[in-house]
Order: sequence, then C-alpha cells, then structure tokens
Amino acid sequence: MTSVTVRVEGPDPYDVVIGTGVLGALPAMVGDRARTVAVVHAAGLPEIARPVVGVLERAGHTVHALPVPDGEAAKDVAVLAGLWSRFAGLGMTRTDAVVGVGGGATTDLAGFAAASWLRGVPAVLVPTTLLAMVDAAVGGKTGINIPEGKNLVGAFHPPAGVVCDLATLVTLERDDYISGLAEVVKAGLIADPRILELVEDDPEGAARPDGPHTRELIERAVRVKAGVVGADLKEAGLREILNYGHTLAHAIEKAEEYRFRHGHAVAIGMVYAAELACLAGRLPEKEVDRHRAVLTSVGLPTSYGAEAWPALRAAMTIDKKSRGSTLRFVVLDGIAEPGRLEGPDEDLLAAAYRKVAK
Ligand SMILES: NC(=O)c1ccc[n+]([C@@H]2O[C@H](COP(=O)([O-])OP(=O)(O)OC[C@H]3O[C@@H](n4cnc5c(N)ncnc54)[C@H](O)[C@@H]3O)[C@@H](O)[C@H]2O)c1
Ligand SMILES: O=C(O)C(=O)C[C@@H](O)[C@H](O)[C@H](O)COP(=O)(O)O
Ligand SMILES: [Zn+2]
Repeated sequence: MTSVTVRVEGPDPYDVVIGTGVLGALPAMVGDRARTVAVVHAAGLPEIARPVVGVLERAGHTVHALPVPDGEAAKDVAVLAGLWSRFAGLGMTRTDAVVGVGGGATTDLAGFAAASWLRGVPAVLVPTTLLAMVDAAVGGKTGINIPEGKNLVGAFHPPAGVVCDLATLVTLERDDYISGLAEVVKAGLIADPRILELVEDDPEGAARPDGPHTRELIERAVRVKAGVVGADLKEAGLREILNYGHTLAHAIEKAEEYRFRHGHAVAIGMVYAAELACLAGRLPEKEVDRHRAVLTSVGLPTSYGAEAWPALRAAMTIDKKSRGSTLRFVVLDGIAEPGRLEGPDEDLLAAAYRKVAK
C-alpha cells in the first residue's frame, strides 16, 4: 500500500506520513545529529515499540526503550518526573531526541517530556491509536493532567515528524477505536462534511480499522488538523475550532478522574455545544439531530448523568478558552461553519445540559 504525506506548515514545518509499514520514515525525522534516542512507549505495547527501536538502531542511534503506564495514567507529573530522571541518566543533550510510541496519552506525555527537557529537544511521534493519528500527535499540543483539571500543564512543542502506521490499529480495543472516531467526526463537523457523509453512509465500516474508508477518513481528519495548526500553532484564534465539544468533555473527564475515554467525552460535549448553539438561535435543530445520529451510529455516547451538572459547570470554569470569568464555547452556525459563543447566561448553559442529561 502506498503512503501519503501531509505537510504541516508553521514556524518549523514537518511531515505526517500515513500508510502501512511506514516506519522507514523515522530515521530521517529523528535526524543524524541525535546520538541517543529515548523511545517513550506505552508499557503494554512492547511489540509495537520493538520495531521502532530496531529501525532506529539500524540507523546508528543508541536507543533506549522507556515504558510508561498505559493510557491516561501516563499524563501524570510523577511519570513525567521519572522520564526527566531517565533522560538525565542517559546524558541526553539538546541534539538527542525523544520518540513517543502509543496512543494520545503517551504522545502528549512524550511530547511534553521533550518540550521540557533542557527547555526543548526534538520529538518524533508514532501514534498507534486512531485518535492519536488524527489528532493528538499532530499539532504540538503536549501536556499532562492534574487533579484540578485536564491538560492544565503543558507546552506547544511541534514534533519533528509523525509516522502513522495503520497496521498498528488492528490490535486496538473496539472502544478505543470508536473513541478516536469522535475526533474524526469533529473534523467533519467543523471543517469537512465529506467525513460526515462517509460515516453516515457506512457507520459499521467506519467503526472498524479495516473498513473501506478508514484510510480516507484518517487522511481527511489529519488534513483538517494540519490546515488549522499550520495557520495558528498557538491557538491565537482559529485553532480553537479543534476544541469543539471539549469544554464539557474535559469537565466530564475530570469528574470521572480521567477513567472515561476522551473521545466518548468529546462526543457528549459536541452534542452539548450543538444544543447550546440551537438554544441560542444559531444552529437549526436538524443539525443537532445530525450530531446525535452520526455519533450514535458508530457507538458513541451522547448523554451524561443529570446529577453531574453542578460539578461539570464548576469544572468548565478553567477551560483554556475562558477569558477571565467569561466562558467561551466553540459552536457551529452550520456544518463546517464554526463560531464562538461568549459568556452564555447560566440559564442557557443549564438548559442545554438538560437536553443531554439522562
Ligand atoms: N495533543 C492533542 O492535540 C490531543 C488531541 C486529542 C486528544 N489528546 C489526548 O489524547 C488522549 C487520548 O488518546 P487515545 O484515545 O489514543 O487514548 P490512550 O492513549 O489512552 O490509549 C488508549 C489505550 O489503547 C492502548 N493502545 C494504544 N495503541 C494501541 C494499539 N495499537 N493496540 C492496542 N492497544 C493500544 C493504550 O496503551 C491505552 O491503554 C487524551 O489524553 C487526550 O487528552 C490530545
Ligand atoms: O489541537 C487542538 O488544539 C485541540 O484542541 C485538539 C483536541 O482534540 C485535544 O483534545 C486537545 O488536547 C485539547 O486541548 P486543550 O487545550 O483544551 O487542553
Ligand atoms: Zn480532543
């Protein structure tokens, strides 16, 4: 199968290579200057990390595999501090490199470890979940969680390259694959309606890594992300659209102590944002119905407990899009027409939540 390369523009442009058996692209991204390469990988994925280590060793690097906890548990300050100690022990200098292998949690952690070590060393990312391929590994947002909130500590640190080997997706748990579809659908809702049509025409196929349109869905979502972050790396404005659904989603993740899949939370959050826009007279009801239908069709949730509202409302206050005490939401005025809703009143916020509450 041939590969496709998506270029991400910005201060330091880089490539996202998508295909099967594409690890050969890694050495050029890591570069000749790196003597030591730290391969930070999810502990449960040694068989995926092994070929990464192998390809880099054959390219002449001294490679160290550094396992970290699987999933969201990796995005923790103690895990990050452990990596700093390992980097110190390996004598890593600014010409050395970090390679992150795993889902979005692992690439967020590895990226932040690279951003913070010596104030910044190169990071190359090898995402192994759908969500990490289409979203987390692209764009340079890195970070960890703290008990007070999701991704509250981090840095913008674009990778030197991203390699998406589609072969890795076959071992993903079904719910983890479906979680990634939420970010794919998000890309469709904010920018590329063809994504929505592909999912709506064959939701069962969209929910499998061997589906007929998997590659096109991934490529389209990566192109949406690349286009946005290439124009606005540091989220001065445009990039906020990638946060569609995330204001409520991050509050749900915090309430669930980060044991709730990110994509599942984003699915609920996007329906909430759609309900908000509808109640504010900006989005027709039929488009809210379309949100629910497309997300439900692939097995994503669209509702959450009614009793959770006070805690969720409190958690939304420190969303990164807030300015002072003013909450700001990404909303849609139509499909692929993102806008902002600033300082909605409390009755509107609560009324929209009642529409997603179960
Ligand atoms: N930086 C960004 O721009 C950005 C964008 C979107 C999401 N994120 C973050 O990404 C995280 C979610 O990422 P995720 O959905 O990939 O979840 P994840 O990283 O938690 O991975 C889910 C599970 O799948 C396992 N796994 C990974 N690859 C596998 C494979 N090929 N086969 C079998 N198992 C595999 C992981 O070890 C983990 O247990 C969240 O922390 C979210 O905040 C970041
Ligand atoms: O890349 C972005 O920008 C996004 O907002 C993408 C989101 O899917 C992602 O979950 C991101 O990590 C959320 O960022 P945050 O700034 O709200 O923590
Ligand atoms: Zn997200």
